[in-house]
Amino acid sequence: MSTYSYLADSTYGKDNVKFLKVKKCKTNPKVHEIMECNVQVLLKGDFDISYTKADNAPIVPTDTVKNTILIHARKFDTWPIEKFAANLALHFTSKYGHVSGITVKITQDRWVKYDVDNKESHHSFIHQGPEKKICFLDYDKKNGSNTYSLSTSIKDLTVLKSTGSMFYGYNVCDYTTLKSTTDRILSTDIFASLSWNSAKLGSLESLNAGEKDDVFNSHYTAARDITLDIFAKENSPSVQATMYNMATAILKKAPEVEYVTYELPNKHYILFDLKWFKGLDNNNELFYPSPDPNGLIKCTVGRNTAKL
Ligand SMILES: O=c1[nH]c(=O)c2[nH]c(=O)[nH]c2[nH]1
Repeated sequence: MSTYSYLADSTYGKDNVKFLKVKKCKTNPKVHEIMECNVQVLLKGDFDISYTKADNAPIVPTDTVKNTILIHARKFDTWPIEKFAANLALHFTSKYGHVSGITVKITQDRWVKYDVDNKESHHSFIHQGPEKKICFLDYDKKNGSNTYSLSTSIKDLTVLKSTGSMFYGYNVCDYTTLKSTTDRILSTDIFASLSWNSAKLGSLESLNAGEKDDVFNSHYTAARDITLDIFAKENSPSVQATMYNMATAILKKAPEVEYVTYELPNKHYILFDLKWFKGLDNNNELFYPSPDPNGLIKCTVGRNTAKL
């Protein structure tokens, strides 16, 4: 016992619990879907004595947490990952009385079927690089299962446009060297996050029952499509203005989404100046990839409920 310190906060669980799940079509078991995931489950609750008194009695071992994730991945439908997060949250908070809350983070790889002989393959997939789908659920039992914090994110979707991006009219001072431009390269690793409104979605039990599967699937696809569409079509005045337009379009499309957050690095490509070589011009054609230092631009956009 220490009179000098107290436990201000704690949580524990298992991280990097990985699985690949194969879903076989009921009518043709050779037709598959796959899901590769990395799961983190951290428990909150009455565990203080394990830290302060070396009493392990309340500890549900992290090994048990791992076993549970895998058993539930085998027993229950894991598509979409938001439903599986709800399933795990309800299990841990109901099975163990002293577990007062939980955070569940599920990171899903992007495996996409490809065409063979002009037809979509039944069971062969291409891994789509570093892009991930991530869902994060934070639930405290005392708030009731209608109240939780849930987000779904797109991470590391790397894009580049070779024209259709500008940057001018910014603050100029004695520290400024940047040249304004009406035609530059724009490239970023997209992080876009949808914060769901739990009051509109419904209880964790209804999520676990699959009642919102279509909402999760369709809004995720819409957010990804809108992001890529606006990135391609807009003559971007700045990263700031473009990300705000993307977020606004997603909020219009997805009533259950309360906030849209973007975090976009501005990965610079700098035009080589080759005039030193016999006056050789460079018509926006040869660039130096300069990934660092990079700009980093973040915003969260909310829904304006005021009557227009
Ligand atoms: O879209 C941009 N936003 C900025 O804030 C910025 N700053 C900068 O140097 N280049 C850019 N581009």
